Amino acid sequence: MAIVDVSFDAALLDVLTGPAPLAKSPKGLARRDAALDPLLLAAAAASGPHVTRNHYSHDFYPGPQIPVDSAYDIAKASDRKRLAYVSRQAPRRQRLQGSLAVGGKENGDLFQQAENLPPINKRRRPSVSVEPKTQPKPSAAVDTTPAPKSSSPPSLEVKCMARTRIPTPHGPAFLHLYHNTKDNKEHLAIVVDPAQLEATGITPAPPIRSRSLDAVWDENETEMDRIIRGAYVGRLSSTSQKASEPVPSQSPSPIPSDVPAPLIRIHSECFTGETVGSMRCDCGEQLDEAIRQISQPIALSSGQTIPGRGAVIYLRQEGRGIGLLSKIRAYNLQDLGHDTVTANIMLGHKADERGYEIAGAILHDLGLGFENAACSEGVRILTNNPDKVEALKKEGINIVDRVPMVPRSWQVKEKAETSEISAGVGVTLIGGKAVHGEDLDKYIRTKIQRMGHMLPLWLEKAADSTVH
Ligand SMILES: Nc1nc2c(ncn2[C@@H]2O[C@H](COP(=O)(O)OP(=O)(O)OP(=O)(O)O)[C@@H](O)[C@H]2O)c(=O)[nH]1
Repeated sequence: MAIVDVSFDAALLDVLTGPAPLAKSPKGLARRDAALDPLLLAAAAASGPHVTRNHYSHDFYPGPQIPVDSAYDIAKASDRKRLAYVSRQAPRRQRLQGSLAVGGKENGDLFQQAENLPPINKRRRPSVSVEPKTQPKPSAAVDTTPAPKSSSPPSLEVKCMARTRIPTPHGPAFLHLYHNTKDNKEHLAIVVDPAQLEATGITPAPPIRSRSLDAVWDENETEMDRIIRGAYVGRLSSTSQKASEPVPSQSPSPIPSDVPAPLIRIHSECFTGETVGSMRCDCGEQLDEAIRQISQPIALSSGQTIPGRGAVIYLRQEGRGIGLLSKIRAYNLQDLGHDTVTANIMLGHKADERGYEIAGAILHDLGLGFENAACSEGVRILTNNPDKVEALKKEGINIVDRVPMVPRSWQVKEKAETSEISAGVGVTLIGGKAVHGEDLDKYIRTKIQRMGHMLPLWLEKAADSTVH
């Protein structure tokens, strides 16, 4: 006799008869952003455990909780624990990488087969409310079995997959694209080291190079393969095509004492500030300003001037790690009168959810900030954020100095050159000028007053000259 799992059926019924998503498209069709598609569920349930050629490992598992910020949750329909349809397979991209890599060498060493289930580390987020909420009790029919835990994550490794020259308004840079074993995001490093473009060494400082990019990935790799992925030296052209050699990990070259430590910035992605040119925050300006400052030529005490050198590590941690969707909602809460910290908390997030392990690993790969790496220098870091400095120290980065990021509008105000402040098109974007606005001032003020950013508050400084 077949054994019927009543709790499973009840949960499935709940899902199938749950409220429809709130929002409708202009054509009147229901949005398809609910995490469960009733048709898919019904079909899958009818056919029993899934065994198909391409999806042999898919089945129902108690998956991660559907995020509270889905349309489904906004309806406040239910407290019950729902089942999510979760694949036990690694993403297709990773499976393809595994089978395409020659002898598994290209990616196999760094990218083990992913744990099949996404980590169950999301706590249930409260709905937006200023009032404290009581925790809902699970109903009797709810499946409270914890989702299978993935085994402990592999130690973090990064690999630079490709590098290319990017001309910027501040001078040339090299864009490095990284993969890593911690998340599925493509983090970036914008390395400023124009001396590398010259055929002959014009600087006593060692070049900033990625160890994983310059490494030999496969003995069958041709020189052209290496060049195309960016493992070349000098400036690439139709007549200059020289593949790089692997960077020796030992015997760092001595660096003259008058060469300052490279300037770095750890920058978090901000679609609104960097792409749309939003004046709600200073992110676009900060990215531009960082590349500008790092690119400034350096005058040595010997009288020699060398090109600027350093890097911006660009982390895909949109909205201080809460993601663009939540950040957009946070902006609406800010329009309702809350500041950026309170808005995050009202949405069930922390003020800042970022991590810096990947940044540490990328800096290590570039030989920046590690005593025993080939380039055994410390780094100077461009930031006002004390948490960022501490987090990087914990990752083993040798920070020898902190350089503050003073908003351009404040620098200009200080010089009383208000005519330089502009609210024109594109001012917050790369190559832009100083920009000023009410939202922007409020944002920067909150970072200083509520997040401890190490910057004298310009507006107070004007009123009270004793503030430093
Ligand atoms: N949650 C949230 N994130 C925001 C908001 N405005 C900008 N961000 C994000 O904040 C991140 C940048 O962090 P900031 O706090 O501005 O600065 P920081 O990087 O911590 O500090 P600095 O190194 O001094 O610039 C980017 O990921 C932005 O997308 C906001 O109102 N709410």
